[in-house]
Amino acid sequence: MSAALQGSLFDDAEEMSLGSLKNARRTMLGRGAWIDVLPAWLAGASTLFDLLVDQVPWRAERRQMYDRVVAVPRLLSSYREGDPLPQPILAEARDALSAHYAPELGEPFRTAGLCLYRDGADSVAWHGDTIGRGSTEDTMVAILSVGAPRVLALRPKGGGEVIRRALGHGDLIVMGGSCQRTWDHAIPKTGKAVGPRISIQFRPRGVS
Ligand SMILES: O=C(O)CCC(=O)C(=O)O
Ligand SMILES: [Fe+2]
Repeated sequence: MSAALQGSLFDDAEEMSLGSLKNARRTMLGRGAWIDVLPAWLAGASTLFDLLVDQVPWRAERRQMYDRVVAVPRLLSSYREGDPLPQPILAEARDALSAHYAPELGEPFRTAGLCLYRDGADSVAWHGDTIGRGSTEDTMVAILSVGAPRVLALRPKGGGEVIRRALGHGDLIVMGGSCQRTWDHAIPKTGKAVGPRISIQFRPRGVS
């Protein structure tokens, strides 16, 4: 891209900045689980969305389902501990979350998982992030969303009332306490015409 064109693109781009995490509102879910929600934590979310769509090495995954191999219905990119994040504002976000939640979490957020939901047919099924320590210990998973709003649904493991939060355009949700082992979460498919959404999940070491 020419420097002139790049310059003009960034002149139009809304500047990115993070608000105060003190404004996050906690909801107790029961069974020792909670969520904190902070709408529009990131200003300039569409700028971040545009940069990430272009710059992140998105990968399509396939997985075995019964006797077939099927495409995972979203694109992914993972950043391990120490990997440089694709945009400096994401390191800022991770560090602000680490500082704010340190008294409760007792350790920093270290990894980042990025998901791109291209349209309403992309989704993630009901699950808890229980591959690591989340299956046995209280922990936190913090998710920053940019792009079109999509519903994050939560329900107690084994069934119960479903809680829904629409997340997009710079919104933050933090799932904490026992949430990963006592509740499941999902991004359900939708038949509505929705644009793409990117979610950025920050997790502590050993949680996935
Ligand atoms: O896209 C989201 O906000 C949720 C993603 C998620 O639950 C996961 O990747 O474990
Ligand atoms: Fe998850």
